[in-house]
Amino acid sequence: MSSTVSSPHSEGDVKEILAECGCSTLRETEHVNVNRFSSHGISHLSTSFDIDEILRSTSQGMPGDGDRSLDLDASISKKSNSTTTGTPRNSSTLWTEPDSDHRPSRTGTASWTAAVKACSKMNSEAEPLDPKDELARKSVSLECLWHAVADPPRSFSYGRRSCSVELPRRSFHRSHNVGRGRHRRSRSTGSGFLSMCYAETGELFTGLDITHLNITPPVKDTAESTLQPSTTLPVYIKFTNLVYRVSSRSPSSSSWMDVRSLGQKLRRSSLEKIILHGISGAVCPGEILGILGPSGSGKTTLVQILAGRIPNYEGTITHNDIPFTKSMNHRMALVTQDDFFYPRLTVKETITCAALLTLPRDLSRQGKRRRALDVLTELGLDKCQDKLVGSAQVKGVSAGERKRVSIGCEILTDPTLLLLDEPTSGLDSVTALSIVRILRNLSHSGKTIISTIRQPSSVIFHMLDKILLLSDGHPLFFGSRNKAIGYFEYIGFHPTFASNPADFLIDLASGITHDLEDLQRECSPSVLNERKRGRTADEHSHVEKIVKDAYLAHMLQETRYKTSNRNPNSAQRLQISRETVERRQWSTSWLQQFIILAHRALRDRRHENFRAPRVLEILAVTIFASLIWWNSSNSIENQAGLLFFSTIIWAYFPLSGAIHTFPLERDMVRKEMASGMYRLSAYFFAQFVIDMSIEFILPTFYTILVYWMGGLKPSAVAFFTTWAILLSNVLVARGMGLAISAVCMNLKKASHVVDVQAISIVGLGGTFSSVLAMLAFMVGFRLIAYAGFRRMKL
Ligand SMILES: Nc1ncnc2c1ncn2[C@@H]1O[C@H](COP(=O)(O)OP(=O)(O)OP(=O)(O)O)[C@@H](O)[C@H]1O
Repeated sequence: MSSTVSSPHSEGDVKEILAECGCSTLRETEHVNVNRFSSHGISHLSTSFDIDEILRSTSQGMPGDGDRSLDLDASISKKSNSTTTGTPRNSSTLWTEPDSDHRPSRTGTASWTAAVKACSKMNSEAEPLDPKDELARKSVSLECLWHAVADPPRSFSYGRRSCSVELPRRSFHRSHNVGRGRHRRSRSTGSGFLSMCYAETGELFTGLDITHLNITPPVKDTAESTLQPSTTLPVYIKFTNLVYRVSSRSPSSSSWMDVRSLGQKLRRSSLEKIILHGISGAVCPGEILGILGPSGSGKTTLVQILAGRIPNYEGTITHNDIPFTKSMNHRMALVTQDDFFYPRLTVKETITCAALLTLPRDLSRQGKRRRALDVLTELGLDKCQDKLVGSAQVKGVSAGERKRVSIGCEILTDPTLLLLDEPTSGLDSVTALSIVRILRNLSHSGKTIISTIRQPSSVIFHMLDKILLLSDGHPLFFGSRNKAIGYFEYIGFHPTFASNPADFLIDLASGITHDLEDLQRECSPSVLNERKRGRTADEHSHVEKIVKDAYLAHMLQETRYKTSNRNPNSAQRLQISRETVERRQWSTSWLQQFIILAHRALRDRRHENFRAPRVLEILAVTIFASLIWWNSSNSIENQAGLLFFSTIIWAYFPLSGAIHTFPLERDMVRKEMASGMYRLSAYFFAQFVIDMSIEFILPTFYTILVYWMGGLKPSAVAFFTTWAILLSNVLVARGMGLAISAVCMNLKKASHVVDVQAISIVGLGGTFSSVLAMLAFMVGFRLIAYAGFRRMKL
């Protein structure tokens, strides 16, 4: 049966439609085995489609006579014949997916799958699936379509939207998550055209001629929407030719013994180091890209660049073919390698706090809390929600659970692009698998996921859709996971025994081949001689060179083709990129941030300040001071000694506490601010207010006991004056501690400075000028601390 669909007139039309659909680039060039599903049964077309040819024939077949229909089957057959009988373009330079018999093929061209047919305009006049649902139909971005074609329709939901695909003579019902942990049903109905089908038996048909893919907004119900629709737009990310250079300063090579070069000794030369050498790739919604490579290959750097955390790179990154925009920041999230949390907050408190800070301001507090609970459930954290998050020092949840908390904090806003830096590092294989399963589920809901994975097990490897293999900052392979081994076999590296494919790839990236014989024809005689004595560094570098050269020879052109798009000029790119990094939108007002942060700090500090050892320590000092200066009312010297002792003690405790706590919080603050959770000023002010409240309790207790037991002047005015002075002293000392630690930002350095013990410069004369001096110190030190924080690189 021949299928006829509405078709564009020309290449320009196609591009326009694609642009309307949110994807202006014909990006996929993969070969697919197309199962044609017709009334006569299933026929099989194993072929490649060349998008340029299709576009050409499309425009030639539509000479502007008003006939907007195109017999796609005929077109496909034509392409099929031409592929099998003719000589493909660029056949010698491009590597394509192995044929159906899994042998590497050189006969393919850059090809485009049936998804191109989907670029024929979405039929927005189609009958609603179920009028009772009153579902507003919308045209869909090609991302969704492509996802649908490339990946069987395990789920078509984006946030709280549900999607449905029209299917011919078949329907499937599949429940899927539509956010907030609830399930709806996606319905599909028959139509005249072949689309796709995922039979419940697991039978998979990747079809042609997608005619409709409808995204429906959530049915309005009493439950409030937790997310803005815009945050759930699918993201197709492309990165092209990314180069990242750093200038490292190294000592001049001039000799220290050379007196004439004394001036040069101090001069340092600036060297440039290239961390990434032209990395390209693309990831569609619903896909997981695994970035693999040995340690130091540039995985983290690449993820940081893609997450917009490193601005000074060369190359292009686009989202849905548009360079970064400010709004894109809200659609992506980065889960960093290390987890930074307040260790004494519970899992639930941590995620709730993140929800309150990151979810949009038009969502009620209750709605945000509910979203936090949904995420807890989604990630299977509900069982441990009341356990402390913990750290190396504080016992808390397991490492796998903590990693899930990290992921949970980032997916609260339902970002459609999720980047993760080694989410499975340090986890056992079962826990690592559970994390990747979570990612898999997230990708099924339409998210685009990019993750570095250091040592994936073979199960995890097979859960990845695409692979980007790096070696020393160079790309070695980019493409579908199931093509990777075939590609390396094609260039001459075969795994000679059954091994984890990821190990094979990472070994290759490290220059270690599993098959020495394959190298023999490539190696120089000297290397072969060396090999007789064992593996050599030369051999490793030789393997690396072969695979790097092979990428340039066989993959670069195809990767470029996949990622080519209409890029804006570089100046515009740079401007947009800067805007992305520098301008932020806050989900909550300054006051809300302040309240949430103060609340969080209070919860954490109450544990810190009132933990048993600290309370016992202060109790001991209090008793000690009371006994030594017991009833010292008769001696001025004793009274002065008591006051001096109290001042020193209540300078030391807060100062040392601040010095040790701030550097530990630094990384957490840096990460949260980079995610745009709050302003530094809100954080700082919250800390100040909590200091004012929580830091007063123990000194007050001390003053009450020591003042009266020491027999100091028995008047209320004198008592309250002493108390006020002591509290000011606490604030000044804590401010000084914050300033020192914020400026030094290093626990060791900060502790070294405290040995100087400059606290005694603060005079407590009791005069007005002294009070002013105290206030000046109090504010001044905190300003220094604030400035110290501000200079942090986010
Ligand atoms: N700002 C920088 N200045 C100098 N060198 C850098 C900088 N950033 C990264 N590098 C270097 O670039 C290389 C790649 O670092 P990166 O952290 O991206 O590797 P990786 O593959 O993530 O390693 P790992 O798996 O061990 O985390 C390393 O050699 C690192 O030292």
